[in-house]
Formats: sequence, structure tokens, C-alpha cells
Amino acid sequence: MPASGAGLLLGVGAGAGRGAARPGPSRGRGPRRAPARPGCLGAGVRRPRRRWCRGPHMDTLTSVCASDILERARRVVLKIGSALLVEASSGMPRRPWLEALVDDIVDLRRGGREVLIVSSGAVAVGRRSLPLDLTGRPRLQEKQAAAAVGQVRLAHAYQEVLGRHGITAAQVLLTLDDSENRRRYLNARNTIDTLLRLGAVPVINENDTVATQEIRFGDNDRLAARVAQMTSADALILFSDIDGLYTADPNKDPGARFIPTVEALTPEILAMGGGAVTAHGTGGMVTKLAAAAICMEAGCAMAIAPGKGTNPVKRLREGGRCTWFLPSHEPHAARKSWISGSLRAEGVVTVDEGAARALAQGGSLLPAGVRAIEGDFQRGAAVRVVGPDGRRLAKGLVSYPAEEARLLMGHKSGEIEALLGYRGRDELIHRDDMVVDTTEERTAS
Ligand SMILES: Nc1ncnc2c1ncn2[C@@H]1O[C@H](COP(=O)(O)OP(=O)(O)O)[C@@H](O)[C@H]1O
Ligand SMILES: N[C@@H](CCC(=O)OP(=O)(O)O)C(=O)O
Repeated sequence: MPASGAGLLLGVGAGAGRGAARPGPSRGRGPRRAPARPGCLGAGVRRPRRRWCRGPHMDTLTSVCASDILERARRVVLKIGSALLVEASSGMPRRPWLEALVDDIVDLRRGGREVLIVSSGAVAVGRRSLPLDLTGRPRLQEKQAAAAVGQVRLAHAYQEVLGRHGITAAQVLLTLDDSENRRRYLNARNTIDTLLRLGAVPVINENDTVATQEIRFGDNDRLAARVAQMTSADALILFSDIDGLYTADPNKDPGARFIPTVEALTPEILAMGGGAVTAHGTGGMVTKLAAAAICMEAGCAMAIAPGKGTNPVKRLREGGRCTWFLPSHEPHAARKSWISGSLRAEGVVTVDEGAARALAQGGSLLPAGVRAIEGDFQRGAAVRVVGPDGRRLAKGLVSYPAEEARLLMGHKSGEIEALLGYRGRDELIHRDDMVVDTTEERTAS
């Protein structure tokens, strides 16, 4: 899987003659960033490079930046922890809180944003429904059993509260493997993209019942970051029992100072979380900082924000305090650099002149424009795209394995089902999964 990259990128077009070009906006998502605003900084905080944090409001950094980031985001992931969602005494989801959260989600969507929820709570809800000792720490198998029971109830709660607004809830359960194995990663991403395109709200949790100790995320902070990375989200909000990152745990150190913005995970910042971020750390700030590392690398802004009290998103949009972790680049750039830099091309796809022109204009590569295919690759592999004269045009992730791609070569997308026996994607390489080589790159290679 894309260990580090995420985001969307340039598109490429289809073959001439029998193939239609597919220019236009990527997967229905609009322009992702608005122009710069002048900066806003808190005392002692380095000036962010980001254009979204520039303003004259020197003492109101978090409010200005929060509203900027959220207002400009097209795709937002909200992570809800068990403690916020589940009433400890009853083991039931806090209904009024959830309803208010959904009001916030409706507002976000009204502004044209896509919203995904990463929700914990399956174990907390399910524990009470099984004859388990609630005083001790449950063993892994007991937690998995509890999750199996609780997840049904959790999904039902989301279905009801979203359904009141006519919104369809969609349950997606993921394991670490889904984010690290490229095929599974692409499948999960395509499913989530499709759900969003169709107007549903994906409600995502770890697939606790099959995840084992060794492979489980173990913490939904990191799962949420992986989801943000996988879906090229612009912003991830981790709702917590605390309003952000402090120089030390404020519950232990009354002198701890609030940090409004983090631009780089320096050793000093990591130390604030109580030590180095490891893959196996759990809870507290450690997993939140691990999530921040994933997001910042993926070009996604991340916030630790207070979730207690009603309408947490609304409060944030109205200037409520939180800590923002700012990425150094946008999701487009992160994904583009992952495809062009980190992935080895496992095959070569030769396209005709019409397809080459369409690629340059921005659009997806349809099978119709393909003349030849070299290599033995799997679905999701990176391949080099070359023109009829062998010149490099692009690099992208293929939607079909080599043997199927060869069957589709030169055919219209409408023939895919008849040729393969199933209806796959229209594009051999979707424009979002492709980096078009610039003239300089072509000359250099
Ligand atoms: N540097 C820090 N800044 C803020 N909180 C910290 C810090 N170090 C440790 N913490 C602790 O982390 C807690 C939040 O983590 P946790 O309870 O796991 O989150 P969640 O709200 O997602 O359940 C805070 O209540 C606080 O006690
Ligand atoms: N997947 C588990 C939750 C894991 C988790 O990270 O929980 P939390 O720390 O409450 O966000 C569940 O649904 O119970």
C-alpha cells in the first residue's frame, strides 16, 4: 500500500477513435484550495507556511485557521472515540450528542463537503450485552466478541440518526492490511469513493472481530489517519476529551501550555505526547501524534479538538480552540509524489496518438486508446504509459491485471462486461491515479 502517500493527482485522457477522452474535474470533486489569506499566529508559534493560516488575527490563530481549513476542505474525516460516543453507565450510544453531531454533518455537507466518520464504540457498546466481567480488562477474544455485538448496535444508531436527515449510513470495517496491501487498499478506496459519490456517509471502524493482536490498528486515531490518507481527505478531526495538544499532559502538569499549531513533528513535539511515536503505542497523545505523522505526510490537515458537549464541529467552525497539525503539501501533491517517486513501474502501456493527446489535456486512460501492453502486473500496480513513438507520457495505477488489460485493449469501455464477465471500471487508469510527465521529465528520461 501507499505507505505514505495520499491525495489526488493529475488525470489523463483516453484513446482517439474508439476511445473517448475523459477530461474535467476529478471524480466530481471541485477545486480543493482557495487562494491565500494573510497569516495568523499565536505567541511563540512559528509562522505557518500555509496560505490558509495567514491573517491579521495574531491572537486568534486557532479560530481563524480552524474555520479556514474546514471551510476550504472538500472531504473531511471525523473521528469519534468510545468515551465521547458511549455512555459509560448504560453502555449505550449517547443519542442527543450523536444527533447534534449529525446536525453538524448536515451543515458540512450542505456546504458541498463530503464527510466520513471513523467511529469507535463497538467494544464499549457490546461489552454490556454479553456476560462479561466489566470490572477487569477484557481479553482480546472477549473484546472481539464484544465488538461483534456492539458493531451491529453502533451501525444501527448511525443509521437512525443519519436516516432522520435522509442520509444513508454505510458501514465499512477495515483492517491494517486493507491500508497496506495495494489491492485491498484500492478496493477499499474505490468503495468509499463510490459511497461518497452516491451521497452516503461511510461509518468506518476497525474490523475488530477478525483483526488479531499483531495486525490490528489497535487505535482508531491511526485508523482515521489511514482513512484520511487513503481517501485523500483534506482534513481529519480527532474529537477528544481534551481540546488539543499541550506541552505536557495538563491533567498531570498544571503548568502545561496549549499548542495551537504544529507544522513539524520535531523531537520536542513528540516528547509532549509522552515519548516517541511507535507503531504499538496506545491511547493518550501518542496515537494522536502517530495519526498526525500519517496525515501530515499525506497532505491532510489534522486537528485534535474537544468533542465533549454538543455540536463539536459547529463549535470548531465558530472558532473553538483546537490544535491543528498542518501538512507541508496538499493531498494532490502527496499522492502524485508517491506514484511518481515511490512506485516502481511493473509494466508498459503503449497508447495511440489520440489517447496521448487526451492524456495531456487531463482525463482518464480508457482501454480503447491502448495499443500494446508489456509486463505481468496485478490490478493496482504502477505502469509506465508511453506514446506510439515510445516517449514517456505518464505513470499510473492500473484498474485491471495485465491479462485482463490485454483483453480490453482497443475496446470500448461499454464492452468490458462482455469481455471480462463482470462490469469493472471504465478506465484502464483513472486520471486520479495517474501522474502525467512534464516535457522536462520526458526530455530527461
Ligand atoms: N501533551 C499532552 N497534551 C494533551 N493531552 C495529553 C498530553 N499528554 C497526554 N495527554 C492525555 O491524553 C488524553 C487524551 O487522550 P485519550 O484519552 O486517549 O483520547 P480520546 O479522547 O481520544 O479518548 C488527555 O485527556 C490527556 O490526559
Ligand atoms: N475499534 C474499537 C475501538 C478502538 C479505539 O481506538 O477506541 P477509542 O480509543 O475509543 O477511539 C471499538 O470500536 O470498540
